[in-house]
Amino acid sequence: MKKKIPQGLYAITAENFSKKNNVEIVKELLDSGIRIIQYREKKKTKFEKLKQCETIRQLTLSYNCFFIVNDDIDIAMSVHSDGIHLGQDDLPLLKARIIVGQDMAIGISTHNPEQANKATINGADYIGVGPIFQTFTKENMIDAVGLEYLEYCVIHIKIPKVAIGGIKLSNLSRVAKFKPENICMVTEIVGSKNIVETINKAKKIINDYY
Ligand SMILES: Cc1ncc(COP(=O)(O)OP(=O)(O)O)c(N)n1
Ligand SMILES: Cc1nc(C(=O)O)sc1CCOP(=O)(O)O
Ligand SMILES: [Mg+2]
Repeated sequence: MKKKIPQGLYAITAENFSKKNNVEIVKELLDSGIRIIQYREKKKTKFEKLKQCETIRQLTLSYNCFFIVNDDIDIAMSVHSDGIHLGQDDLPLLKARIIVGQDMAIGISTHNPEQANKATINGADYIGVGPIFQTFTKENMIDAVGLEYLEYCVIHIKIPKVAIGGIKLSNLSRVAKFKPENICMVTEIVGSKNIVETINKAKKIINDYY
């Protein structure tokens, strides 16, 4: 059966922007009460990613945390993750659904209304909405889409929305105001000296709006 996607802060691994490895980062995220984590890793071999995902899958299960793998459907299936996240240049949603079946959640990155509506019609379980602000975390990223696109999605798109891209503690309330189901901060969390403290600060800001 498909698991319900938890709302709230959505964390993504990014070893390159941290002094810790992905498994250490995930342990801290779990201890901070994060309920949804995506494994995103662009620099490792398939085997290295698989090994980290196997460990992270066990950890997330023991904390009842929703675990999503970015890009690699084969790794997602192998570790029985709860979800797979795909972008506009990854395997198309309808093809991915044939492979992963109905129980695994599929998240789709979107950057404009047309993509958001298409993902919804094709059965995505959630959409990424971004980049809200400028970000340098992802290479060759498109320009920021702004809060206007988030507002469009909140009004018109009925499936869960993950606001992402350039979101920091300093601009978090501007995003939370629109109440998307999830808000993702990558480098602000994994690059911080004290992950627990940063997450607690973020929760305090978000709690005012939900
Ligand atoms: C929640 C969320 N939204 C968007 C993305 C970006 O996915 P994609 O466009 O496939 O880019 P990469 O992450 O693969 O570089 C995401 N990962 N998560
Ligand atoms: C991986 C990714 N995808 C995005 C999108 O808009 O699709 S923005 C992004 C990186 C977000 O990192 P940070 O919080 O450090 O800006
Ligand atoms: Mg991708």
